[in-house]
Amino acid sequence: MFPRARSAAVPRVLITDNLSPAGLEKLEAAGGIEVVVKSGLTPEQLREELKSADGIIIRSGTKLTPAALEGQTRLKAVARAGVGVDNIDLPAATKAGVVVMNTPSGNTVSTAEQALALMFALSRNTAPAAQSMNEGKWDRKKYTGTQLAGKTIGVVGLGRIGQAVARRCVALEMDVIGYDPFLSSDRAKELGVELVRDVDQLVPRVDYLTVHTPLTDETRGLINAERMKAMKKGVRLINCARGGIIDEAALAAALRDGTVGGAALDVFVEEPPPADSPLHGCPNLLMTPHLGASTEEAQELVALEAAEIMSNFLKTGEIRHAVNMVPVSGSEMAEVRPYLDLGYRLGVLLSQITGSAGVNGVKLAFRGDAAKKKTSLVAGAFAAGLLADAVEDVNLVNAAAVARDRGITIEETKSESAGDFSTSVSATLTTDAGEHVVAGTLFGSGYLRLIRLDGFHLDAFLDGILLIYRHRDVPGLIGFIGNLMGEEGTNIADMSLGRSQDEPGGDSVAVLHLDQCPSDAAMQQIADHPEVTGVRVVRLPGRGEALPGVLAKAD
Ligand SMILES: NC(=O)C1=CN([C@@H]2O[C@H](COP(=O)(O)OP(=O)(O)OC[C@H]3O[C@@H](n4cnc5c(N)ncnc54)[C@H](O)[C@@H]3O)[C@@H](O)[C@H]2O)C=CC1
Ligand SMILES: O=C(O)CCC(=O)C(=O)O
Repeated sequence: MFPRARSAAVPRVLITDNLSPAGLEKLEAAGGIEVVVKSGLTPEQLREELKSADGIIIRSGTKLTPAALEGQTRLKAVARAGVGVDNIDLPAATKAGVVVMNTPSGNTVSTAEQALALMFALSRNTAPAAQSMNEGKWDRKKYTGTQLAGKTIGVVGLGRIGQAVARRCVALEMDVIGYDPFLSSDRAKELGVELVRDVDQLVPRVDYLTVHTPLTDETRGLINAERMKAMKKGVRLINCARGGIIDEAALAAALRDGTVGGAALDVFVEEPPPADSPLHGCPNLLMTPHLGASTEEAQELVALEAAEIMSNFLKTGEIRHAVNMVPVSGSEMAEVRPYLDLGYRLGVLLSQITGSAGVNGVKLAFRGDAAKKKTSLVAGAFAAGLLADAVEDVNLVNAAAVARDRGITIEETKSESAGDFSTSVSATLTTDAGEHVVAGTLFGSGYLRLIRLDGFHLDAFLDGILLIYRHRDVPGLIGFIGNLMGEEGTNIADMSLGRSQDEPGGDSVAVLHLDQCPSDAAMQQIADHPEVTGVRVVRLPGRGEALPGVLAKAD
């Protein structure tokens, strides 16, 4: 019933890139985690290693492709020691139910400094001058440079690194023009940056242009041949973000014909650039092998943070800096966990009472304390429960996406005012055959109860084996069922009844909590009883059984 088997007692974390020793020490110090370091794996070896890993920590050297991630049932989390997650196929990770987290700020300053170092080197011809001296020359005239103060730089992408670059350029007495669709004009003013509304407004005005955006469909080829032609002749370009934001072929041509006076690239479409890359042998081109984050300080910071987010995830369920699901702190996770359990069980219950009728959508209503929690997580848990029997390996990370792919809509409403209970979650499922409603509550810190089943209010357990039958509320039926269960040795642990009108003779429902599953013959006898209008057995996780999959609490 549970969608993902719980892993062995000691979680295993695989490290496949060069991680600062500080990160490894932190993981070891966390205790209770097996750390396995393996580098230089082939794609096939990586796939194999992932089969026995609960988590993986990577830098940019490891490619987590759909082929690597597909069908991984033990893997729960990826921690990227760095910012860019373009080496991870996020849809494939989500589909595989794997949460992906990064360490967004540890390498900001180092990468900004690398962009500045390259800008200085370009303007003073540092690399070719050093090379010529190595060749025994003393060529002062040839390497005359240009001063930065008073020049105009365009910064495309003003997130963490772009802003760090902009601030430093202002300090260098440069005029800074920026473009970022998500930067407020107030923030730009604070930074001393003139904000423009699109890249084309910036391009003709700048002496230097540096890009600091992620690589997306929108930013791929953002600085292309046409935009290079629109720039001042001799402009200098810098890319310390991702290869391809500045079109490599167009740049090679523009460097050769002098449209672009110099360029510095730390990142490439293919790393390392292949032998036939148009970049090889280009004049005035300074290339570094993706060194932006390669400082002792940055590597220590990102390794420490990656180790911390991985060990916290494995030990407390904290989800920090997740890029494919909502983040949740360890304390929030502790608070929301009983609700995840409740949501999951309501989902399982609904899927089993609706049978195979086509599901269209669900409305989740959170009331009282439940409305104050991260309800999107509870919605994910509900979807995981709803789909658990139908979809292999569905969990909190992928359930909402799996539901969406199947055209199942999940709507949420919240009301912090309590109804009859101080906290409740109700789910109304619409199927081709009609509508079903279930609701649950929490007593104390995690005692789950079913309080509504369609039109009936009751108070039943939400675990183990439930025998649910609809009937007319007439005398003798409880005795009949009790005898039947007794005859075949099935123990009734608890029983709850609900009536649609609070008077005898009407429609009723009974939920019996059983210690064993009734036989087919007994089920048939109940179904054949003239006062019974429907009967079903539902199997829920046992009481106190931890939530499955990615958020299972470590022992
Ligand atoms: N060379 C290296 O070693 C390193 C490279 N990086 C790269 O630098 C990039 C930026 O990193 P952060 O500043 O930390 O990320 P960030 O997420 O803080 O900033 C990215 C900014 O780009 C903006 N943006 C997105 N699309 C845009 C578009 N079409 N036009 C203009 N702006 C756009 C966003 O609004 C955001 O403000 C990362 O995506 C990563 O790939 C990061 C660290 C090290
Ligand atoms: O050194 C690395 O791991 C690459 C850093 C990087 O590109 C990033 O954090 O996005």
